[in-house]
Order: sequence, then C-alpha cells, then structure tokens
Amino acid sequence: MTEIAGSDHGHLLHMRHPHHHCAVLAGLHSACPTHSVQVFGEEVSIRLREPVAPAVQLTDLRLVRGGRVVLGDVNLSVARGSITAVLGPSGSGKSTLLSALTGELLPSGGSVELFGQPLPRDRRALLELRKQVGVLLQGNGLLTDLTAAENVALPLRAHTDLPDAVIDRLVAMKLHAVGLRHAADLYPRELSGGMARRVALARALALDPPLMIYDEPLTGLDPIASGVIMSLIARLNATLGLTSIIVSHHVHETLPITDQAVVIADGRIVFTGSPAELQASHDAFVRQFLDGAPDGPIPFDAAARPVAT
Ligand SMILES: Nc1ncnc2c1ncn2[C@@H]1O[C@H](COP(=O)(O)OP(=O)(O)OP(=O)(O)O)[C@@H](O)[C@H]1O
Repeated sequence: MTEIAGSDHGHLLHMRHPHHHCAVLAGLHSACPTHSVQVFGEEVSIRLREPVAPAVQLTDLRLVRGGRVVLGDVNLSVARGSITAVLGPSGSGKSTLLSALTGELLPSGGSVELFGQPLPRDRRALLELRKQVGVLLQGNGLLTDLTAAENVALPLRAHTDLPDAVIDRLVAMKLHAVGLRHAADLYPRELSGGMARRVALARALALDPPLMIYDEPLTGLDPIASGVIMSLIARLNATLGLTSIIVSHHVHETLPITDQAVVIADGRIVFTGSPAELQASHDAFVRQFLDGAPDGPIPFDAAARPVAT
C-alpha cells in the first residue's frame, strides 16, 4: 500500500477504481479513500492520508423562488473528477439548483460547499469563487459582434491582467481543446449550432475552472452535434482533470458519460446512483421520467409546488 497525501492540484496519475472513472488524482475523495492505479503498467494501491473534500457538497438544501419551495431536503455529494447528470422533467428545479451552485440564488436553508468551502455571502468573495466554476449557459450567450476568439478572450480580459500575446495564446489553446482553432476569426452567425456551442464551451473553460456546469448542453442540436458535445464534455473532464455537472432532460445522450445520476422531481431528489442503478430503479417518479409516460406521479404541470412557509 502506497500512501499519497491529498492534493487539490495533482494531475500525476491516471486511475480507475470500481465506482467512478476518476481520471486524475484530484478525483480522490473521502468516501472512497483507497484506489488502485496503473503506474507504467503496474497495479499500485494508494490510500489517502488526508480525506479530500468533494467538489460539491449540498446539505439539507432548501431553495425557494417566488415564495414557493422549488426544492427541499437536497443532500448531494459530487466527487472530484466525476461527471454527475442532474436529470428531471421540465420545471422540476434543475436550473434553480444550478443557480444555488453559482451563488446566484441564496438558499433558504441548508448549505452549499464547493471544494470544502461554504459559498460566501460576501459579493466580492463570491465573484472570486465563481472563477472556479465554468458555466456553459443554455443558448451559448455568445456576443454576436465579436469573433469566436474575441468571445473566448472575454473572461481572460475581464478577470486577469495578462498581456495580449499571452491571452491570444490561451485563446488558441482553448479553441484547439474544442477542435475549433480554425474558426477563431469567424463570427457567431457564421458558426453552426454545434460549433457555437463549442465556442461557448471554450469560453467557459477560459479561466481553467476546476468545476464545469453544463446547463442543457444539447438544446437545439441535432444527434450528430449532440454526440460531439457529449464526447467533448467527457474528454475535457478526463484530460483537464475537471469535475462536471450536466443538467439535462436528454437522458439517453447524457447517461453514457455519467458516473452519478441524480433525478429531481416532486420538489426533491428522488434518485441518486449510478446510471445502471437508475435504469434498474422501480421508483415511480424515476420510471415515469425515464419512460416518458404521460400518466404517473409527476403532474403535467410540474410547476405546481407547495407555498413556502
Ligand atoms: N425567478 C423565479 N421566480 C419564481 N419562480 C421561479 C423563478 N424561476 C423559476 N421558477 C419556478 O421554479 C420552478 C423550477 O424552475 P426551473 O427553471 O428551475 O426548472 P427546470 O427543471 O430547470 O425546468 P426546464 O427544464 O424547463 O428549464 C418552476 O416552477 C418555475 O416556474
């Protein structure tokens, strides 16, 4: 048994263990302190001396919007290095959950911790922490009068004092990471839907955030572009040592790259587990959602939630 101290930035070893395909040392977490890794083809067991906090820890979270409880009793741990899919029917509260992760929506109860740190309430500290979270917005949010490269450069210009030559180099690297180096000088109107989504992804990655959040990354894309985006998300997660959370109602496209699936319905988390456990679930909410059945416990108007007290 080899002991390795917990590290936030270790990108040293590629590993595989029974529950997740954590790609890098950053994927080690307290719930699973023993891992087996391949070093030059040799199987080596390692054990953490210090537990490493999960990338995201939600405890007894309660989220209220417009005076209504949208989500309650939310408890969720997202291991570093993993990909988590947050699934659920329209209006179930997926976007609301994301806005709590970025600090945009303050919880009415419970706590949100990112990398072991509670989300700060102070605005300046919150802005600083947000640099650690890359968000791929629904609808891309690209500025139409800027080129692809200028769009990707925006966060670097806004949040760093790097010289132009360094920014240009970083932008080229980010565009290369999404396979679009050749599209640097194109304007958003000159890009296909899939290409625009990849430029937005490069921009979300600009500041090298350790946590990536994808809000409905497949909306408006055809099956081929959807496949490209999902495999890109998986590849970036592994090669850059990220942790990813994907919010989607595209179950069949999302599950193949997912380590942990979370289903929200009825104002709460109704399922947390592996994709295989999800497929085998007999929970009535899960089954109705997976099978797309019109009749079941999920009301047609999923927005109908009890009033907050
Ligand atoms: N700003 C707001 N004020 C009041 N209610 C809101 C607000 N934003 C969302 N809601 C309500 O919260 C509930 C959850 O909405 P949310 O957008 O989080 O769902 P969702 O699962 O992301 O849906 P979709 O898949 O359609 O985007 C809905 O009932 C919605 O009407």
